[in-house]
Formats: sequence, C-alpha cells, structure tokens
Amino acid sequence: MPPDDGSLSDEEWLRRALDAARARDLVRDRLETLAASDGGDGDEFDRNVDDDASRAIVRGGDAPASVDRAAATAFGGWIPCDADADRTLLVDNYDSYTYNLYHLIAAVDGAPPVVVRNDAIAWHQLEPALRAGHFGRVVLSPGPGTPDRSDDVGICADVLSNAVDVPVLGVCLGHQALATAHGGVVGRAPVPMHGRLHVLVHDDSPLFAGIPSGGGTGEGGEGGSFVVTRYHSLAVDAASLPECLIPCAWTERGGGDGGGVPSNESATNAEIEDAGGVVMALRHRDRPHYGVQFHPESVCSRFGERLYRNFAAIAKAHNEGGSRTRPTEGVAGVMAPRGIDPAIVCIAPDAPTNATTGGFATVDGDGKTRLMWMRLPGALASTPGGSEALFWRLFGGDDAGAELNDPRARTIAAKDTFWLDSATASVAGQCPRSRFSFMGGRGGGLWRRLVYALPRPERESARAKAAARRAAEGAAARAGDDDAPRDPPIVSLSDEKNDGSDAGVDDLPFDFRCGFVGYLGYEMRAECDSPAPRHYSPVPDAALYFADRAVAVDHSNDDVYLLALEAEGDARSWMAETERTVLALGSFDATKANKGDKQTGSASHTNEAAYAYEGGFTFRRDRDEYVGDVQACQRAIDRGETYEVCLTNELRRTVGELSLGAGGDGEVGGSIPAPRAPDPATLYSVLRRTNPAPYAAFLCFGGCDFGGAPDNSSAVSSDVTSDNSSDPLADVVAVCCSSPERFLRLSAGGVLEAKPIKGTAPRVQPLGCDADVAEASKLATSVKDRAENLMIVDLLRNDLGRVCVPGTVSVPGLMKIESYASVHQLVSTVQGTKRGGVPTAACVAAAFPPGSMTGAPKFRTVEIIDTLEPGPRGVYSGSVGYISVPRKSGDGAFDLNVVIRTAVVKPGLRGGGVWVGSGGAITALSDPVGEWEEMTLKARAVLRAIRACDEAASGTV
Ligand SMILES: C=C(O[C@@H]1C=C(C(=O)O)C=C[C@H]1O)C(=O)O
Ligand SMILES: NC(=O)CC[C@H](N)C(=O)O
Repeated sequence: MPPDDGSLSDEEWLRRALDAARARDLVRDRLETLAASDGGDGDEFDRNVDDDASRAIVRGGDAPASVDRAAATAFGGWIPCDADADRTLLVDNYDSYTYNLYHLIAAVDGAPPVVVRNDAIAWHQLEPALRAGHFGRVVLSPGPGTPDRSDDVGICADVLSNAVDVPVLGVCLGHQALATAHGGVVGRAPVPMHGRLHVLVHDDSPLFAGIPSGGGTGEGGEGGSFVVTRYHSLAVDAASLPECLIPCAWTERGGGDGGGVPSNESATNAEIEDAGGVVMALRHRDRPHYGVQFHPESVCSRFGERLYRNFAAIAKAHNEGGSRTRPTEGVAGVMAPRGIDPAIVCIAPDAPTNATTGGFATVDGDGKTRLMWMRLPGALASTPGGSEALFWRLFGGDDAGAELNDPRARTIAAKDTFWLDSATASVAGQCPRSRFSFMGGRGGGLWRRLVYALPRPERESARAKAAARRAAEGAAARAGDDDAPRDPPIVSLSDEKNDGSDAGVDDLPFDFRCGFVGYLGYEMRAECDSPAPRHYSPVPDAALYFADRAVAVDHSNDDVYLLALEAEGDARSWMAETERTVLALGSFDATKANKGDKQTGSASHTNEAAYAYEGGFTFRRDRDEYVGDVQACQRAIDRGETYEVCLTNELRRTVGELSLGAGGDGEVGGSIPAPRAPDPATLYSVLRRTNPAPYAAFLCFGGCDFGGAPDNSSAVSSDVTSDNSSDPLADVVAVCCSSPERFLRLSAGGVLEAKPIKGTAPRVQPLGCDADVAEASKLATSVKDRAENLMIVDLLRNDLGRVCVPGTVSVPGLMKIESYASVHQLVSTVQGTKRGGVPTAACVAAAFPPGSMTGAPKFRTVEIIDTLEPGPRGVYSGSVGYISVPRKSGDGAFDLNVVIRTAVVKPGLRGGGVWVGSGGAITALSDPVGEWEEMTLKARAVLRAIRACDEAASGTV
C-alpha cells in the first residue's frame, strides 16, 4: 500500500476508511470468538493468520496480547502505531465536547488520543490492551444522562471498577461515574449550571499543581483566578462519599458569574449554590483515579491544559513506579492507517468516515474540463437596480420591454435558478463577510438538478413512499430532457485557465469555481452522526444543482464575474451572450425591476402594526403547547439529559387551509385572504429589502413534486399531481432565505470556519436610538445569552475538532454583537485547519445538522427534540450554500449557512403553501413565555414580507 503523503484522492481515502471499518468488525468478531473459546494465546491465532503479513505488520517481535495480533492481521496493509505508554485512551460518552478534550490531550501528549465510544467495545476486549499497558492513561468524557445508568456510561463503569492500576481522569459524567463506582450518590446539583463560569478552590493536590486556588494568584506563575466552565445538572453528594474518595476542589462561595438561578429554583437551592462548596473534583485514595466536575476543555475555562498536564505527569510517575505491567518495546499497538489520525479510524464508529455520502466534489476525471472565467470590472456600478436587477434580468425573464403581466411570470422564468445573495452588502457598516454573491440558472452540458429523498422506513405511508420514489426517479434528471437520470459529472479542474488574460484561476478573489449549489434539509442528519429522523419532509430532503455556469458579484467594487465549466465547447457562447446582457444592463429600464441594492434597507419598519401581522398562519404548536414543550426541555435539562435544546415551531399557511383564529397569542390578524401561496420571486424581493442578511438566498427548484405538504396533516388533495399538470409551478419548491448565520465554510486554503449565533434581542425603532443601543449592550452582558452562546461555541469547537489538525481549533471572535434589521445577535467565530486527507463531505457530515439548531450534546438533544416536535423541520434548520468543484490540488471549498428566517414556498396553484420555521435555545435560565415571544420575534421579519406580498397581490398597495 503506498504511503499516504496527503495526496490520496477523496475516493481512495474513503475506500480505505471503509475497508478499515470492515476490518474493525472482523477484528471484533474474531475477538469475541476467541473470548468465547476460552483461548486467546498467540498460537491460537497464528494458525488462522497469514504469517508473512502478520510479521510485516507487527514490528519488533512477539505481540504480548492477542488483541494486537488479530487487529494487525485483520487490518491487512494498515500499519500499527507502536505501543505507547504515553498514549491516552479517550472514552466518548456521546458528548459534544469530547473532541475538545481530544485536542487538549493531543497538545499535552504530543499525540492524539485514541477515541472509543462507550458502547463500541466490550470490557473483555479492552481489558487485554489495558493490562498490557498499551495506554498510559484513560480519560472518560462528559456526557448526557446519569452515571448509574449503564446505557449512559457504558464501558466507563468497567474501567473505573476494574482498571485498578490504570490512571483514569473522569470529566463531568466521567467524574460522577467515579463516585458511583464506589457507592457514592450522584443526585441533583443545587442548581443546574450549563455554560456558566465559576471560581473554584482546591486543596493543593498534585492535580492542581501550579493552579491558583480561588481568585488569587497561583504559585506556579500562571496568575489569575481559577475560573472554569460548568455544564452539569447533577452533582456528587459529598456526604455519601466512601472513605476511598476524597473531594479536592469545590465552588468558591459567591464565585459564580452573577447570572442568577432559574426562576423555578427554590430560594434554598439558590442559597446552597451561592454558599459554594459544591464538590468539583475527586481523587481516589489508593488508585490513580481522578474526577473533575467542571470542563477543563471549555474555551472559557482557565488552566485546563495545566490540569491535564498534571494528570499526565501523575499518570507517568505512577506507570514508571513499577507496579504496572509494561508493554514490550516496539510491539504493535493501536492500528492506524498511514497519515490518518487513529482517532478517526480506530475502534469507534465515527461520523467523518462512516457518514460520507458520495457525490460531492469528487476529484478525478478525464482532465478535459476547464473553468473559463471573465471579469467585467465595475459592471454592476452602472446597473440601475444593482444585483437584484442583474438576477431578474439574467434569470427571471426581465428582458428590456418584457411585460410582467402575470404576477408569477418571474418565478416561472426563474425555475431552476439560484441566488446566493449577500443581501447586506449594500447596508453600510454591516457584515464585512458578505462581499460576494453567486447566481445562476439552467446551465450548459454539465448542469444537473439533484433532488434527493431519504429512504423512508416501513412505517411511512404508501403515499409518502410513492412520493419518495418519484423524487428518486426524478433525481439527476435534467429539466426538459427525457433521458434517463444521469449522475452528476465528475470534474477535475486540471487545465485551469483564464479566458483571454494571463491571470490564472487562482486569481479569482473567491473560492467558488462552479459546483453544487442548493440546500441540505435538517433530516439529512440521517446521513451524518445523528439519530434517524422520526418525521420526514414532504419537500426534498436535499436539492442541489450541479451548476456549471455562474455569475458572481464582488460587492466591494461592483465587479461582475462570469464562470463556466467547459466540457462540451458551449461555454464560450454563453460567456459572450451573458457578457452582452450584463453590459446592456446599464441601459435597462429599472422601473421594470424592483428597487435594487442601493435602496436596500430604506423601506424599513415604519409600520409597527406590520409586526403583529401573522394573518392566516397556523402555528404547528400553539402558545400553550410550545410553552409546555419549553418546560419539558427544562425538565430534561434538570435530569442531566441535555445542556441546551434548540426548540422550534412552524408557521404554515397552505392553500385551501386558511385558518383564521387558530393558534395562540398574537398570531392572528388575518384580514387578507390568501387563495394562493405568496409568489416566491415577489416575496424574495421584499424580504431582501426589509430583512437584509449576509447569508440570504433565493432557490427555485423544479422537479420537486412530492404531492404533499409538510407534516402530512394539511388539507392538500391527493390528486395534486394530475390536476397541476397545466400549472408551470406545480413542481416547484422555492426557498426565500434571509439568514444571518454561517454554518460552516471551508476555504480553498483548508481553513474551516463556523459562526454560530446564540442570543437574540429585539431592535428598537428608530434604529440606533438609545433604547436600541441599550438592548444591544444588555444582550452583550446577559449571562443567559452568553451561556447559550458558550455552549454552542464549545460544541462547534468539538465538531470542527473532529476533522481538524490538533491544536488548530481556535475562537478568534467570542460573543460579538451583530445588528440586523429586526434583531441584535451574539455571534462567535470558530476556526480550525482541516486535516489533509479528510474529504470535503466529511467536514460537513462531522458538523451537520448545525449545532445552533440542535443544542448540546447534539446526539441526545436531537432525540429529545424528536419527542417534542411533532413534524419534520424540512429545509428549515438545514443549510443553503455551495460546495465548489475542487481545484487541481486541494479541496472543494464550501460555504453553507444555517437556514433560519426563511420561507419555504410551494407556489403551485393546488397543494401550495408557505412554511416558516422559528425557534430558540432553551436553557435552565429560560423563561418559557419569553421563549414563545422570542420564537415569534424571529418569525416576524419573514411574516412581514409575506404580508407585503399579500397586499401587493390583492392590490392594496
Ligand atoms: C432557531 C432560530 O435561530 C437560532 C437560535 C438563536 C437563539 O436562540 O438566539 C439564534 C440564531 C439561530 O441559531 C430561528 O431563527 O428560528
Ligand atoms: N457535562 C456532563 O458530563 C453532564 C453530566 C450529567 N449529565 C449532568 O448533567 O450532571
């Protein structure tokens, strides 16, 4: 097998990873057989294995434990890491902070730990490796649930009870498991504390060497207070501890962040918490076992690395003390493929490898495809109506002189188009990251439309299954083309060349080189490391174009770029024609277009009454139900099942289902009947002006006729398809998005960046007035909002950490205020450098669905959300953006948003409707009614835009 010097193609990498996964299963099977047969010595194995192969792999003589021989052989060409008494085993309790520990450990150990999920291996499988000293120490991660439930802690309980001589550090749930293992009681903490900071005091045990106790200065030269982040609802009951467990750190009296306690807590509990003395660390009297209740790996914890270094030193001293069995020098240890981090491929099933779906940004091919591009300097400056005029002119049928009599004419013309619209670009002072917009329509010979439905489980109705089948059959179909479905093209930009100048394709100021554009719906989590969905979306789970033509706008200088992938020799004529159209825009009659960029933001919020308009919409859950669900989330938090839940609701208005008077407070004012869904083109034009946002987008997919409406309960007739045959928009799903939030971006240079938003406050009219500024500064200092934000920042660090080079994950911006048309937001920035060899799709899969839409820890919290939300989220909570064709060497850059503040429209005359999702983060500190209000606040900007469309359609404006 050739060494992996980083040059492996995505496919090769994936193939090897899958081979490894298969080999893992094989090893496990064989180990189990071996254990059952009571055998297990090397001879037994030697009869079954190819000796040459095994000798080639196992370096340095005899392997002392059969686990290594078996693994080495089963892994075939995979090389082993040497047994390393300085290496750490990290047991993952399905937490969203495990990979933060991973990076912390890697920084101190100089090698990444080996990660194993708590249920991925049995004790009889792990025990020989520990006994043989293959790991210098074990770290047990935090996690949801309770330490005395074996489903929650899995193998941690065995490690703590049986690995008497192995150094162990339990973090949070791991710490609580230490107490439970010795008969201590873990019960409710005085007050649940999630994402909250606290000063700790300690007893100067070696675990805290060099760390100050309390708010003072430390002796070890690292001054400052011992401030740590807490994420826990449960705590060790000090009075219940057996003699062998010694508490060694506590919360300092009055050392909290001043954010108060949940309103439902009793005064006594609040007092107990405030009095300090909550146990924050334990050590075992005789064993090298330790536990910390706080999170040393959190970005806001101080001395985390120091603490782990202390633990590693204690472990080393213990191991070198002689009592422990030492591994034979140089024998095979943990299997790892060359160049790939063992954590990704070792024993644990891990999302980045097993969740990779094929098809994105595939590298390979015939080498003949090339990107042609052309820059039209300043072309937009002379275009009345700005980029909006450009889009409708190029892709919405607005030629000079065209009459727009049919109110849906633009949408009809815009079928199968996209516009990734940096709509705040022209709002002074807002969002430096919204520099480029990308737009396109049905392209050339490589263009495809991919409409994807997840396979439905058996219990789904026959109708839903038939719809999914139709979608599958329509997948990859080219509009207007009766050919059998075609796969997306495999493209390699092997001959990158500019058309007509010396500049190369690397001189483009943005990373998009044509490629996939569209959305991934929330239920696509089924393809990632998340539980399978309970509800399936009746709109496609994913819809993407393979866009081989695109127009890009640089808002910083009004340059327009034309991009075309040329395979069939037709790019040149498209470039020439599009160039002519763009240049002719200068003479375009702007009155035919909507008001463009230069007016953006001016048509704002004078009509307060418009805020209250939510006419004709039905909430999926009314106020009482929603408030009840917020309380259910808080009960789950109290039980230690989750730290934060992003709970959402849906507003819906379907054709033929006008429901005036339903729902809870304030959502009804339906004076305007809506016989039709809003026209998507009109709606988007309004939305981008009234709620400009840096991750705005307009997508208008044809080929999406699923014959239904979200949550299967609407009054849509089942003969939708046949009746709609004459309706050109019957098969359209349009996404009108005004999202302020970046989910994840991968630059061509390999840097991943997430920009989570948590913390929302209303804006006050007139914008910028004292009260408006006061709202912003209240948000900036709100403990509740900062806790929400911190939890998601730590979660995103984790998700990026799964695919990033150890030590490169950083938080260059923590909780900055960004102000949009209707809300202020707290925004953080998380960055990391992608590891070479990790495929593009694996980066998306490692972090999808966006953590700000799930809460933490992600896996368990998604399960909790599923029990509360009675329908699919669909496009909402997913992601819209691009995944670029990769460059000759390097990765396919991508830029994906979080789909919020978005209307999903089915503009068909029958079965149509509009859906708006909205929600917010629920924590222990949430006020349930306040959460209902925040949820309606977030929906307002979109509802207001729909109202404007209704008014326009009924001629009231
Ligand atoms: C759930 C939504 O937004 C999410 C929740 C936020 C919050 O709780 O403050 C902020 C931005 C989003 O991550 C929404 O807008 O519907
Ligand atoms: N972060 C954690 O490990 C939490 C542990 C436990 N579920 C609690 O809430 O106390």
